[in-house]
Amino acid sequence: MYPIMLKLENKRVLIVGGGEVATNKAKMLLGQNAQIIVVSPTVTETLHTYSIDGKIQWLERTFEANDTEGAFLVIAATDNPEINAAVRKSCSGSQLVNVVDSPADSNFYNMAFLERGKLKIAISTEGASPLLAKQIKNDLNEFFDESYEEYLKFLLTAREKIKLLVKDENRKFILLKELLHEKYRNNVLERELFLSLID
Ligand SMILES: C[C@@]1(CC(=O)O)C2=NC(=C\c3[nH]c(c(CCC(=O)O)c3CC(=O)O)Cc3[nH]c(c(CC(=O)O)c3CCC(=O)O)/C=C3\N/C(=C\2)[C@@H](CCC(=O)O)[C@]3(C)CC(=O)O)/[C@H]1CCC(=O)O
Ligand SMILES: NC(=O)c1ccc[n+]([C@@H]2O[C@H](COP(=O)([O-])OP(=O)(O)OC[C@H]3O[C@@H](n4cnc5c(N)ncnc54)[C@H](O)[C@@H]3O)[C@@H](O)[C@H]2O)c1
Repeated sequence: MYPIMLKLENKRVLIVGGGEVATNKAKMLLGQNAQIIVVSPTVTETLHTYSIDGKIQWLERTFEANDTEGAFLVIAATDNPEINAAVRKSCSGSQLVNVVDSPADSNFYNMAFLERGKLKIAISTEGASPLLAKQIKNDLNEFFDESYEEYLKFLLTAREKIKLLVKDENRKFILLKELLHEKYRNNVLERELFLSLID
């Protein structure tokens, strides 16, 4: 399987089912500025709160076959394998579909991931052990501390400046590599000095 990053902004994301698994999937999708729609006769307290806060749209009813129309990404997350299969069947071949009780019917898997601003680290075991993926995420969580968020902002600014101002390819590469030195992650003054010296 091939890992990619998806831009979900303004895309319609449909979650069918409103239980624990649907809630976990919705949590992972919040913050992507997607239009999240949950179709389910019942939802957890968390999903209910999300819907009151406008973070998701809750359609309080059972699944209907045309619900998947226009959805960029679909998650079939009911506790009923037949309904989940019906959700899968109603999708066209070009929609992204995840069936929570049937990896074989899914054309993508969700990954455990951690975020430090623009740094994303996603882990997959391709269904061999979701718990191992979770454990590795928790281990990495400690290694990649909060400092990475600001560091990545600096890296982006510095790289943009280098691309714009440094014409010599060799020097460009040396500067981009220099940015990986630990002092730039830990020390704001070093960052400012670096930026001021690019010309
Ligand atoms: C990473 C994560 C993201 C997320 O939730 O989106 C995720 N599962 C997580 C947790 C988790 N899932 C399960 C347990 C209980 C322990 C266990 O069963 O092992 C726990 C542990 C817990 O909840 O703590 C049960 C389970 N999971 C799947 C099935 C169906 C099956 O195997 O047939 C069943 C059995 C249902 C049953 O038997 O009833 C299937 C999938 N789960 C995946 C992703 C995909 C493969 C990921 C990979 O291998 O890397 C895949 C293939 C498809 C998908 O769902 O996208 C998230 C960790 C989030 C985090 O903390 O970061
Ligand atoms: N992929 C994963 O990560 C993962 C992890 C754990 C469990 N699972 C599987 O996920 C499934 C769901 O687990 P859960 O704990 O969320 O179940 P749950 O019982 O908490 O929730 C089921 C939800 O589905 C809704 N539902 C039922 N029929 C529906 C219909 N016709 N239309 C719309 N919604 C409907 C219910 O109202 C309820 O909100 C189980 O089959 C379980 O085996 C998957």
